[in-house]
Amino acid sequence: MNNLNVATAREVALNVLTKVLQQKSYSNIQLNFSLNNSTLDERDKALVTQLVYGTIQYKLFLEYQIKHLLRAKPKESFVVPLLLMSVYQLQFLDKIPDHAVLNSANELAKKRSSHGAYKLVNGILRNVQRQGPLLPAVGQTAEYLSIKESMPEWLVKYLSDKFGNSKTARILQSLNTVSHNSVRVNTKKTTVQAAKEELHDQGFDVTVSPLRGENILLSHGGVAATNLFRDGQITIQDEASSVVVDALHVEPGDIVLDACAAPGGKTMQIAELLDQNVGKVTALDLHEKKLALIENNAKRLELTDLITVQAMDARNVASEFGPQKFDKILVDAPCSGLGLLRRKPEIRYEKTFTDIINLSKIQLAILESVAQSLKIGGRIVYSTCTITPEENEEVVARFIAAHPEFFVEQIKLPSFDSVKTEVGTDLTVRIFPDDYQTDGFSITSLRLRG
Ligand SMILES: C[S@@+](CC[C@H](N)C(=O)[O-])C[C@H]1O[C@@H](n2cnc3c(N)ncnc32)[C@H](O)[C@@H]1O
Repeated sequence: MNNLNVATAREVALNVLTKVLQQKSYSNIQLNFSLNNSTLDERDKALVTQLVYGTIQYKLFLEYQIKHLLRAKPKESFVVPLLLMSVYQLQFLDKIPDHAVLNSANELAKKRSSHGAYKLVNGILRNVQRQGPLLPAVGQTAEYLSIKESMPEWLVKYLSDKFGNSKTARILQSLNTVSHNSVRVNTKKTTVQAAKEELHDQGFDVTVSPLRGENILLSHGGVAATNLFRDGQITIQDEASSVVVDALHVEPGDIVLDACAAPGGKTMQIAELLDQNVGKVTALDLHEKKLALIENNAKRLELTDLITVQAMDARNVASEFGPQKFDKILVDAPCSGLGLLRRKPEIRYEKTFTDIINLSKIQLAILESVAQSLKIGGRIVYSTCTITPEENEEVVARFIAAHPEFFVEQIKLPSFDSVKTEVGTDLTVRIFPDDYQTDGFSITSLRLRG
């Protein structure tokens, strides 16, 4: 990496961060757009990604390091993002020497500012360098954890209330680690052993997931360039997400509804289990523009014959499809997404407790509607990528109270005999993000009495 490239990488990162932090753009969209329109090499693109996600992830901690040093809000919009990005490098990236961070921050400030902002930037960064990392007093648990893990204080208090202080500390710390590179093996096309060997030959360190034996964890990314991926022998999918479809127990001849399907990871897993001649999965999503994601996945995996894609509000399933249409239904519901914070770091600053309550109403309405189109004896798997009881056990409890014709079924999977997932008395399986360093998920299986 030469100096010119590093400066350019930091400039791209600063542009993305300014848009995300000041204009509330989505980090993944801004980042993809900027990287696709840049001439940076792969290493510099990786640096940009790390700077953008790291700075957003630790925003509250980083702000805490500089807030007493900033007497007034800087006039120019790039100054705070530049400071946060630079403090992130000083305090989290050991491989970048402090003088390189300061020099590039000064250069960027000079290039951007006609008002001498670089003096302010330089002064603050030198202070941060001298003072070392700052944290609130340990005794004040919620504030301390909030700053240390950069999570809003309401969320720390909420989780501590539900799961206790030490579990909350482990959950939050885990959500700040890097996501697994997990692939699900399509056992119709290959075996776990063969996929492991081939991936190893292609330079990946491989381990079988302790949560799900048909997922392989890889030492690094880039698997989309392998022929295994192109041939559909493996699919990039988190292990906890793959377990959701296991709970549906799809049979080859099933007629399945995937009610909230985009981008289609679970639709593909369902379709891989179906028989070409008899089985079928209908994949719905509220947002028409997301359907192309499902269609593209289906094309790559040669599953288009098995999948029908349709834009629809899942709350209208009963009126659109009528009664007794599906053997199995997956409701992988829109949710607060707290289990996905590693992949979408800014969600933590946007979600509120009111969102959780509002989402729970939509989730229940979706369940109410799809339930009317399930065949007698059929199964609904209700899942969310969050761990809040309001969006899981409480939705299920309200649904069951209104529908005694359904019962909650114990989820029995080969992998669950040996794993430590939390199964409440209400039979919702909760996979915490710190249990296996996977995405956090909650899964409930609902059965219509025969
Ligand atoms: C958790 S994501 C689904 C992820 C997907 N099952 C997968 O594995 O790739 C939830 C999806 O529900 C969609 N959605 C939100 N509200 C909906 C509704 N009322 N009806 C149908 N889909 C909805 C969102 O657009 C989003 O794509």
